[in-house]
Order: sequence, then structure tokens, then C-alpha cells
Amino acid sequence: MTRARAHAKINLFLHITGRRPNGYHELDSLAVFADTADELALETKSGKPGDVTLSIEGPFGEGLRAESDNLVLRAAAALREHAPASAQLAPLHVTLTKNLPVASGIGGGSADAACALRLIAQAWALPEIDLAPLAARLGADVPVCLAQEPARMLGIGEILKPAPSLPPVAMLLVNPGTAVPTPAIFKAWRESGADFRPSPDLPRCWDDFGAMIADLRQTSNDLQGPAISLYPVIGEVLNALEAQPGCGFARMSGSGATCFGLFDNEAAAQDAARILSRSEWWAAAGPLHNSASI
Ligand SMILES: C[C@](O)(CO)[C@H](O)COP(=O)(O)OP(=O)(O)OC[C@H]1O[C@@H](n2ccc(N)nc2=O)[C@H](O)[C@@H]1O
Ligand SMILES: Nc1ncnc2c1ncn2[C@@H]1O[C@H](COP(=O)(O)OP(=O)(O)OP(=O)(O)O)[C@@H](O)[C@H]1O
Repeated sequence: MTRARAHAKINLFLHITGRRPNGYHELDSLAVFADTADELALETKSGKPGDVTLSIEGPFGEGLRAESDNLVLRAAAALREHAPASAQLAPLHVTLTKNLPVASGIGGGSADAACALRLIAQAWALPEIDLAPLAARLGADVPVCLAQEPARMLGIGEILKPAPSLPPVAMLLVNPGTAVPTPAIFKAWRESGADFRPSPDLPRCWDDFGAMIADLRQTSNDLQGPAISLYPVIGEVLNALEAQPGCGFARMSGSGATCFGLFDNEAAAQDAARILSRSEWWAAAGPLHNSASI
């Protein structure tokens, strides 16, 4: 059995810089990865070559179906399609432990897809396949999830540039339990009449926590206002995060509803997680994750 972790992706800022003729929005976003993650376990099974099956468990597993539209199975299908005819494709079973809330702005499905691409390409011994274009076809957030390293996302997410090197930072994620569909939030942004926003200038390195949050304050998540207008509970989450001792900065990730707080020490982030894990709110605190687990 091979196991790997699919870490949550957090957008520290997200500027909408343009729009493509196909309707997708061009972005400039700084993505980092949280310690918290889904888990994928892969085992060989009996069956036809190339057959991949899926079972789903874990705290957020009930909201998902193990059917062909699941991003894990779509990743397997993409690899199968691109494998050379000579490849020996052992039948596989994937168990997905869904620890991340679904449709929550932290790219859980994208992280699962990227993790499945890495794991299955390894199991099928397909090192010659370039995973990046397959990832981009599976979703805008999948390319950045392949490496699970801090990166600047440009284009619609397929162009990746190095992130500034980051100081030690702890992050608290809070989700209010409301699933948010990404297309509706981009639509709300368009209907708000907002202008495209330029890319921010960032240094190569943030020497300390203070320098990092000072620069982040000059940026925005352009989807945050439209998301709050459709789902006001996101504003409540941000207010609750900002009120926590030691929280230096709070913002929504991606298209929401998950929001993050940045702390310069992990104990404060963990204390705040205990306070904010209430009723249907989900909270997870920890350091940032820095590299792929396989
Ligand atoms: C908001 C972000 O999470 C920020 O990282 C991503 O841009 C969205 O990534 P994602 O959920 O993987 O996106 P996809 O599954 O490719 O697209 C979902 C929908 O979001 C919209 N979409 C997505 C990405 C993008 N750059 N522009 C868009 O307009 C489109 O309506 C698309 O149909
Ligand atoms: N393995 C998966 N995990 C989560 N969602 C999946 C998965 N496979 C397919 N989906 C579908 O993808 C949609 C988006 O799920 P996901 O959790 O990735 O959203 P998100 O966190 O808002 O993503 P992003 O931050 O990339 O916009 C859901 O509506 C879900 O039905």
C-alpha cells in the first residue's frame, strides 16, 4: 500500500487581472499549502489492466460520490489515456480519506487530483509522462497542487512562478460549513462591476512575519467581497479570526468560504482553533506545508 497526503491550498492574495475569451479569469495569486490534508492510499487489486476503483471515507466523505466525475478517477482516466500501449497498468484501488471540507476554497478536490496523478503515475511506472498539462486540464488549481509548494499562480493557474521565501508562520483555517460554488463567485465579481487589478510587487524574501503581513495588506482577495455578499457568514468568520489573540492577518481563501488567519506562533493558532471549532464551524491550525509528500 502506498500513501500520500493532499494538502489544502490557500490563496494568500488573489487579484483578478484579466479575462480570457473562454470566460476564465486571469489571476495573480500567491498559493501556499496548509499542514492539514486529505489522504490517499493506493493498493493493487485483481481486475482488468488499467482499472481504478475508489472508496471514500473520513469526516467530509459523505458529501462526495466515488463515481467517474470524482477528480481522483478523472486523474486516473487522464493517465490511462496518455499511457503508452506497452505500459503495464496494474489494476488499482484508491481509498480517499476526505479530511478537507468540499467546495470550500482550499482546493481539496484539486489536491486529490494532483496527488492521484503523482501516485498512479508512480504505480504504473510512467515517469516519462509530463503531469503538468494533464493537471491543467483537470482544473485551474491542479497544477499548483502537483508540487504542493508555495508558488505564484498566473494565467488561469497554469503558469507557476517562485513565491517569495516565507518566514515561519502558523495558519488557522476556519470554514463555516457552507459549500460555495466557484463559478457563482466569479459571476458575482463580474456583476459587481469591479475593475481588473494590477499584479503586486513582491520581494524575493520576507525576512519576518511583520514584513510579510505588511505586504499582504497591500493586496486583496478580489473574490472576498462578492463571496461575503452572497454568504454573509464569511464576514462573521473573518471577524472571529481577527478577534483572536495573536492573529496578525485574516482573509478568505480562493472563492471561499474558508478563511485563514496568520499567526507568528503556533500555540496561539492552536488556542484560536479550539475557540473557533464550534457547532458547524470547522477549524484546523498548523505550520505551512513545504513540499510534496512523495
Ligand atoms: C479560485 C481558485 O481556487 C483560486 O486558486 C481557482 O481559480 C479555481 O480553481 P478550480 O476550482 O480548480 O477551478 P476549475 O474547476 O478549473 O473551474 C471552476 C469554475 O471557476 C471559474 N474559473 C476558474 C478559474 C479561473 N481562473 N477563472 C474562472 O473563471 C470558471 O467558471 C470555472 O468553470
Ligand atoms: N475528490 C474530490 N474532492 C472534493 N471535491 C471533488 C472531488 N472530486 C470532485 N469534486 C467536485 O469538485 C467540486 C469542487 O470541490 P473542491 O473541494 O475542490 O472545491 P474548492 O475547495 O472550492 O476548490 P477551489 O479552491 O479549487 O475552488 C465539488 O463540487 C465536488 O463535487
